[in-house]
Amino acid sequence: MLEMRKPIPVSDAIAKVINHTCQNTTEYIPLSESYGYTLAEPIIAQQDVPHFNRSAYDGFAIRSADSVGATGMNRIPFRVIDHIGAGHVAKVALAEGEAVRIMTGAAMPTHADAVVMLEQAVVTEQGFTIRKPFEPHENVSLQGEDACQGEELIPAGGFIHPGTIALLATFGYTQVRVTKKPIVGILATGTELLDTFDDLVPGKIRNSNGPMIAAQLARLGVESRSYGMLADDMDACYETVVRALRETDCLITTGGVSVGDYDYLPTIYERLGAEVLFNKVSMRPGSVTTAAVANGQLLFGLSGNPSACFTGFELFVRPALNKMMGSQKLYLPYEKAVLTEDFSKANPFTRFIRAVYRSTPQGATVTPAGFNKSNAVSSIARGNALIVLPGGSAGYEAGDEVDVLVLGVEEGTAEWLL
Ligand SMILES: Nc1nc2c(c(=O)[nH]1)N[C@H]1C(S)=C(S)[C@@H](COP(=O)(O)OP(=O)(O)OC[C@H]3O[C@@H](n4cnc5c(N)ncnc54)[C@H](O)[C@@H]3O)O[C@H]1N2
Ligand code: MOO
Ligand SMILES: [Mg+2]
Repeated sequence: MLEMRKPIPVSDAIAKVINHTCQNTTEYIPLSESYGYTLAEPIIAQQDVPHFNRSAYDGFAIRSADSVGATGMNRIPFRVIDHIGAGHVAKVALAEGEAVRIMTGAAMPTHADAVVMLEQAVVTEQGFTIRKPFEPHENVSLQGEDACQGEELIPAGGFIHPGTIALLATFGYTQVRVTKKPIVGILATGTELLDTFDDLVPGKIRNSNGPMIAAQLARLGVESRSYGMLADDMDACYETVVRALRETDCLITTGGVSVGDYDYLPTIYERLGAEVLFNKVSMRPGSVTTAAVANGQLLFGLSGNPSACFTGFELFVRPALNKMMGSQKLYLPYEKAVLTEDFSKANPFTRFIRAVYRSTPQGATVTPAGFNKSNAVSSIARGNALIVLPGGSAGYEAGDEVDVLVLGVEEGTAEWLL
């Protein structure tokens, strides 16, 4: 008898996945490999930054007291007694009326407390003259002005981006403690599936979900291992799933999760003794998206339909993997945007529409990306966002403000330059 599935709201389904996801353990990795990980411990300033007073400009280091009273009519002369660039330390201390020619980044000589920029000095035989007094610390970058030793600068859980790497390098971290990343297995099921390089034959299609999921994982900075494609064969699929679970932290399958005669994933979960967290979600596409846990490992049974597969990944797999990786930010960026065309379909379930999101100086707009059924592949390619229309709504009109989840919007505009 056909099993009747009970749909649960999207929010409940996400909560179930998150509650069954644990943060990975931590490890030390080389700084040069740490981009894209999350910090497993806070960054504490190991020293003051900068750790010595230094010149902020190319010029002359002086004692500010010696510049008191300087005017255009009463230029004060200085004698240059040394010349240093960044990386060098002056060998002599300044006495009254003395200066050191100094370059940006060089340590301030003893007793010097201000810098005359080259443009502010008139060079003479013995040195230079100035026409204005200088304040103590003028044109000097002070020890600890950027960060003080012992200060917590970035909390644990922060995403390591290029700026974080600069800070870690500043403090001499050759190794960084990060939360381990998961290795995720991908298995595409379906007797109809051909490889990318195969010629089309009647009734068969090329596997697009497998490569798409690999790229969705790559976008999250997660390593994937492909278990290829399998025909809808119960035993072969079961064996590959068992092997994949041994070799990876989490397994994503596509296809075979609905109620069809060759949809074997439900039986595979049973044979594994897995706890099925849900197998029906009140959403379109992706209503048959399934999540299960076997021996503490998550299995995501994404739909075979490409748009449903894509959406299931972004809604359920993404936050789980982000949590495993120790991130504080699990979800997609959420924005409001103005719909540019009518979307008249009623929405009994929460509807996710592949769409083109544009951020303009006048505000954000969003446009459905064309043919938008569960089995669509072209709109996934055109889209850079998902419009979220709540269940129970009758349809939307151009000009309405809608919720948008933004995906990988990298393109920019030069409009701000004009
Ligand atoms: N009687 C019912 N039929 C269906 C239901 C239902 O509730 N009752 N649900 C429909 C919905 S909604 C969806 S979504 C699909 C889900 O199907 P499965 O997840 O079981 O996936 P398959 O049956 O294997 O394939 C569905 C569709 O997707 C194509 N496909 C599969 N794998 C790939 C791949 N790797 N790359 C590209 N395309 C793929 C496949 O050829 C099918 O056309 O079930 C509905 N049916
Ligand atoms: O699960 Mo299906 O994608 O709702 O169309
Ligand atoms: Mg099916």
